[in-house]
Amino acid sequence: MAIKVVCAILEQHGRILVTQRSQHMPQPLLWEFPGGKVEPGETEEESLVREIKEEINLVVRPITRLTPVVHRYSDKEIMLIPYTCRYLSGVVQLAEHRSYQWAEPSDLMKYTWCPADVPIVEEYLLHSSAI
Ligand SMILES: Nc1nc2c([nH]c(=O)n2[C@H]2C[C@H](O)[C@@H](COP(=O)(O)OP(=O)(O)OP(=O)(O)O)O2)c(=O)[nH]1
Repeated sequence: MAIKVVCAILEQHGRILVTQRSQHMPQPLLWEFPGGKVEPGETEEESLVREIKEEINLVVRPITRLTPVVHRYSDKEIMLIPYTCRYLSGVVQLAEHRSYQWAEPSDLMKYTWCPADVPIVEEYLLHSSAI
């Protein structure tokens, strides 16, 4: 069964937070939206709030659930569940990632994404340009 992973599309002042996985993580050096696995007993929103606090030290509020993507990597299958999120408080401090950037929407397609993220970036761009 697919492992559920939630990720945050965090918007602030028209930019989106993107994080680069470290050399020592699965999918090394690829870009992703911060997040992580949903633990037993947690709602998706609870895991997302917890992961974002643990990984980048921000407090966020999940707003809209976009379309989940099921992707098979060589060793596992994940269901990546994206939420747009609003920034509430905190200053970015990376616990695990190699780097981060606040990206312009028009630059999002330039990153080397984890493969599971590509349809999510595409949907997000469609959704945001429709506003
Ligand atoms: N957080 C996050 N993970 C993603 C994204 N896209 C994507 O393919 N992934 C993958 C990478 C990991 O294999 C898995 C997320 O699990 P995780 O971030 O907790 O990874 P982990 O270091 O605990 O991995 P593991 O060795 O325990 O499997 O999902 C994304 O946008 N955000």
